[in-house]
Amino acid sequence: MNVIRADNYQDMSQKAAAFLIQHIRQSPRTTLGLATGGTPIGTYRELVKDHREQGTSYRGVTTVNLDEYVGLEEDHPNSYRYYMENHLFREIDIDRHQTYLPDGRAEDLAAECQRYETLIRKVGGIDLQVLGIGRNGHIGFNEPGTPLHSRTHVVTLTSSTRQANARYFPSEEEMPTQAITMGIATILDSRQILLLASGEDKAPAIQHLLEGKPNPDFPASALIHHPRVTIVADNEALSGATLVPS
Ligand SMILES: O=P(O)(O)OC[C@H]1O[C@](O)(CO)[C@@H](O)[C@@H]1O
Repeated sequence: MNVIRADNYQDMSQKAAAFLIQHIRQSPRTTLGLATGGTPIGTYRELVKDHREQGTSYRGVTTVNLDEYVGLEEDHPNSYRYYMENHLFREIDIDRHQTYLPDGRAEDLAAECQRYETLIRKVGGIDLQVLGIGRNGHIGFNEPGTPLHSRTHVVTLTSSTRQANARYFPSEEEMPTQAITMGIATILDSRQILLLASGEDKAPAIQHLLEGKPNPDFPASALIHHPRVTIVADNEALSGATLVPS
């Protein structure tokens, strides 16, 4: 795993955006796997700034998101479709028909999971997957105990994840109890992975990840099986880790 150290959240966002921009410029027809949550917001802001100022184009780019809540309409302010529109898609020149998220309103959720897996294959697989990391080591919504071979599936959110994400909802009761997420095997199929982490509360998770020991109770440890992972983390997120470049 390659680790890029950043001074703080702003620096992490700039370094992560620079990594993505270089990739997009080299491969304008790339398929990006995208993440939501608080961590990548600054990175998306930097991509928008670069698009406006330097003209990096997304016309040939396809995106597939990691996850979506079950039961929220696309235009619900807490849906991940809304998040992506708000933080990125409406600010860049991407073709909306090339932006995909799981459909959390599908009547047959199992069929929707299958469809999403097929779709990822149809678009040629994911070239570069952006990931955040939960405090309990979740990636996407793959909670501790998720099998390594899991593909896109429906999850019941753990109380710790619900608590962590309740801040985005008017109340915890309004937060969905389920989500559709790419599985760990789906994520590992990506050709390249860029994991972002910022803040002290992520330090134990990053420390655990960099220890490099497989552990089903810590889903992010699956990344040690992947040959091309880059972590962009700030000093606080790296504060528990030893043997990382300064
Ligand atoms: O970036 P945050 O808000 O700390 O979230 C970390 C992770 O948790 C999730 O939001 C899911 O709970 C992921 O999408 C994200 O990668």
